Amino acid sequence: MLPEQKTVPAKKRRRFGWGFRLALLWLLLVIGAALTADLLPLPDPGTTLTGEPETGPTPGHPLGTDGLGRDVLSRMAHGARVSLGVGLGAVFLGLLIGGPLGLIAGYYRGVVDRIIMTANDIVLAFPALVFALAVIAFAGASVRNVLVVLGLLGVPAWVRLVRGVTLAFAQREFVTAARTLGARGSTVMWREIAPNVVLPAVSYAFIIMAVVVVAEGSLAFLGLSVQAPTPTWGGMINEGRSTLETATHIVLVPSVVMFLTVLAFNLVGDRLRELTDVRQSGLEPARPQRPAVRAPAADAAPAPRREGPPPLLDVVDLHTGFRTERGLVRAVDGVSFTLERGRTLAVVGESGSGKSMLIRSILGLLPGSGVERSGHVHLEGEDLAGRGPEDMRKVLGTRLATVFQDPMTALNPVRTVGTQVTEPLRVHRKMSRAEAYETAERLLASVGIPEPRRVLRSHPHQLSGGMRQRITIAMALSCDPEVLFADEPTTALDVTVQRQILRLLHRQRDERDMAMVLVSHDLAVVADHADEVIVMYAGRVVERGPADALFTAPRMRYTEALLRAAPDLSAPSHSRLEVIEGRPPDLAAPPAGCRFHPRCPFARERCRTEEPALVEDTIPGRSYACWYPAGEVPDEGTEEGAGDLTAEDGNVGSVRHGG
Ligand SMILES: Nc1ncnc2c1ncn2[C@@H]1O[C@H](COP(=O)(O)OP(=O)(O)OP(=O)(O)O)[C@@H](O)[C@H]1O
Repeated sequence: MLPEQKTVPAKKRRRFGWGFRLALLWLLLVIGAALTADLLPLPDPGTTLTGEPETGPTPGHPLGTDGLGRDVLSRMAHGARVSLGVGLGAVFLGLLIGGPLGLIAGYYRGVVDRIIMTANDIVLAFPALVFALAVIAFAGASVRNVLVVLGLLGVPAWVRLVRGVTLAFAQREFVTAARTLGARGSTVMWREIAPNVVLPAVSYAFIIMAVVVVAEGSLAFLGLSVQAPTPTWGGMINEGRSTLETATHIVLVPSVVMFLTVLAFNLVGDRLRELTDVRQSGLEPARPQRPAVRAPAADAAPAPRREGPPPLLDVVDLHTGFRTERGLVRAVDGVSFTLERGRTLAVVGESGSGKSMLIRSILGLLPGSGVERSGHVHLEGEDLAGRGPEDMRKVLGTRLATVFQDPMTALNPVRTVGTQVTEPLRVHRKMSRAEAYETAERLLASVGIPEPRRVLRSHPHQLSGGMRQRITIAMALSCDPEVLFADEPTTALDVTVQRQILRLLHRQRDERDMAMVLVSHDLAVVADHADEVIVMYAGRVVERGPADALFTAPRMRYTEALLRAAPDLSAPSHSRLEVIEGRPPDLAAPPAGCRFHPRCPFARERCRTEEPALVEDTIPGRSYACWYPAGEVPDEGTEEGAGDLTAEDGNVGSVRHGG
């Protein structure tokens, strides 16, 4: 066994309780009886007077006979065929129509979703019984017609279920990962999401079976299902009504069997649903509203003009906002930076400062509706921001690749590692299956996976977190990207594995001469691996510069506070960790002036009213947005002292005062 491979915990094998097992046993019995009704040594269900009419259980007729002397057991077994056959057919028909509609609505959302769901609601509002009566009265009461009617009536429920599951999965990282590898929308929908819909759909199929069995029984009771002499459970209950007082068993037997069957379908369906429940991702789709008009940020750093060859990656004044009921949430607010080959840029900041959204915005991987994005992303001089999804696909996975935070959610749980790793190779590099598997084996070996052939045959859950992250790295590297985006690539991993993964990324960057954008909370990681750093606060860059300078002498008060709040392993044990007081601001209504001022111990009047722009420091490449930067204003400075400085000098940073 592989060193990091996991075994299935014993607990999982005990997760089906007795109720579930008994229910399953009962269903197997009923299905078995329906399938073998002709082979069982039972009297013909239609032959009248095989015994005394209306007898209770006798050795020849274990469940007695009905009013015409027909064997009740035989009629129950044959009746099961109709009930279960109609149920199964209706489930398939409903799923066949409702499944793809739900998948399309949940995946594409927006207008498509609204059209499908409105039509669905209209169909749902139509009285089901009237529809059933009309069709059966018009087309006749046959097994086929009953099946079609019940199947069509189930379509809206299927649409809702499949849409809900698709919505949840469409936000999962493995779907974003597939998109970052350049997969088409329809491919993502069918290959990544549809297999995950299967399990919830199976559990729901059991519940729908229960509903259809009851519905068919009710129609039969009303004389609207399959007609005599074909036995049906509902029909048997109907026939037994007249002899209810003299021969109760004629009604009781089909009623009890139907009750137990419906109960069993529900129990099995519910238990399966619990086991396959979709865990929601943190990213909830924004509620679509009327587009809010956003004024361009007047104080945004102007797009830098450069001479010579264009940088590898050049992000210029990027804005991304979500339209919500509270207003426009400005998750990324005028971010600019450049990055060259062989360099690592770290993006740091508290949770919610916009780091992940910055990456998604650069890659064009934002939720479909309710989003506003502007600005430019140049890759070797070519602007990607204007590209449509089809054109963007050509760059994703080939020139820009991503490694996500949680390798468990970044890999599709129902597909083998081999299919997932070989996919980009087959799609982008047009390799044959055999070639792709050979290359995948080499790739896995290059990211430190022992026994790569065996791992390619495994499913993600069979591997440890570290192994899974190595696999997502291998996938990201498969088409030799020029820029690798790593969004908190070690947060979900054990501390011992974190360093190995970071070293691996660093080595791959050097070997492949890539550029890397590393999002991290961990400032120690950043200090070890980044060449340049941008510090984000409330969607904006508040300081950027070479990692050494930024860590040794931060200028912006927020950077300083972040560094103070980072745990220092060399500090004596029981030392108190410093925290940044207060909370990050609401991005729908950030405070006026410097956005950090409500939490800044050095804030003065000017900080409350005027927003500081990013200004150049004397250290080349470094800039910061702070009226009273560290190293310039005495930290113990009084309000008056600081005020004097403000009044006189304004914010010209250390260009004037020196670093
Ligand atoms: N779909 C959305 N609708 C509305 N607001 C959103 C949406 N997605 C993200 N946001 C907001 O955008 C802001 C930035 O989120 P982002 O995930 O980029 O933060 P982050 O710095 O990466 O945080 P973390 O380190 O916790 O991942 C947050 O305030 C978040 O609430």
